[in-house]
Amino acid sequence: MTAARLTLPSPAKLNLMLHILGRREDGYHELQTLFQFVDYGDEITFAVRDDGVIQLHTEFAGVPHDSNLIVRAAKMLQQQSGCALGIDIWIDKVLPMGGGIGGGSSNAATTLLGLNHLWQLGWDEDRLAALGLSLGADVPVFVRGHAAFAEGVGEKLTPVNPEEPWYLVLVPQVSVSTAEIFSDPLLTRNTPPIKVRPVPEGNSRNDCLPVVARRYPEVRNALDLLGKFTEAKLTGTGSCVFGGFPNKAEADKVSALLTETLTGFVAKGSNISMLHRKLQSLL
Ligand SMILES: C[C@](O)(CO)[C@H](O)COP(=O)(O)OP(=O)(O)OC[C@H]1O[C@@H](n2ccc(N)nc2=O)[C@H](O)[C@@H]1O
Ligand SMILES: Nc1ncnc2c1ncn2[C@@H]1O[C@H](COP(=O)(O)OP(=O)(O)OP(=O)(O)O)[C@@H](O)[C@H]1O
Repeated sequence: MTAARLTLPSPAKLNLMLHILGRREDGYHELQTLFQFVDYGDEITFAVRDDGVIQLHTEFAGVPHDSNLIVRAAKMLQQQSGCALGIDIWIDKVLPMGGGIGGGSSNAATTLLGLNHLWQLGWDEDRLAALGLSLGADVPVFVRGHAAFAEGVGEKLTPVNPEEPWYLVLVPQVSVSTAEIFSDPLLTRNTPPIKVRPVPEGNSRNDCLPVVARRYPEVRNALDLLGKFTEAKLTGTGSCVFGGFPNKAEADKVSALLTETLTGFVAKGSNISMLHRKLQSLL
């Protein structure tokens, strides 16, 4: 057969707020968080092969081939669907790892949706999201592709439509371990639940921020610097720090001032992910 080939975006997410409500028996934490995408991310290219082999051709420092979420997602989908086809994969990786912007989860979701398309499996979103959840708590929101208020460990999603400002995202050169932050004894774990709709106004706190800022001076520095211009927030468990601006010009202006000493990028907030916009255009 002729090899079908497809390049798809794998965008980042931001947690516009993140409350920790409690800890479950299994050690995982009950959260309430608001996910929004940004128009910035990796690009993954897929080429179908007919021998059933799954091969990621791009090397990741510190991540063995078979542990990569892209490979794990592809193998799981192949196994569960009984598909006899394989895939060659290349990624243009721009998203930092351990930055709290969901790079690995997004890559897994792009892989699931891309292969569902190329292998012509006809799986619906519910099924792909359920498979995605077994790879990571943040995978389902990337599979759905709509900004969402998330509860549980992040899997109970209610679509929402917050404003879509331009963001400046600062990337401190440090990788934060999610497990380490969630096991810190000083973490706030008793925030009362809030109601979802329409958008959780005035609740933009991230309960992980005090713990991350105390442990990582690089993150504290980014929060302090960005905080001179706009409300500076932490996404997920960090390390990335972000702030919203009414237009690109203002975000660019602050970026020019801060990126002399810090790494960062400017991107538009988006309630429909770039991945879904691209997939729509293919139909
Ligand atoms: C905090 C968020 O960034 C919000 O978007 C995500 O929920 C984190 O998701 P993730 O990076 O996919 O995290 P996972 O790989 O699932 O979990 C890493 C570790 O963080 C802790 N963890 C994670 C999520 C959660 N709701 N409670 C937890 O206690 C657990 O110790 C877990 O072993
Ligand atoms: N395709 C992948 N891209 C990035 N990281 C991957 C990938 N596959 C496996 N990983 C592993 O997952 C870890 C977390 O990466 P990821 O980019 O998802 O972090 P994150 O942005 O902090 O995510 P989150 O917001 O979900 O906490 C990495 O340190 C790496 O070891």
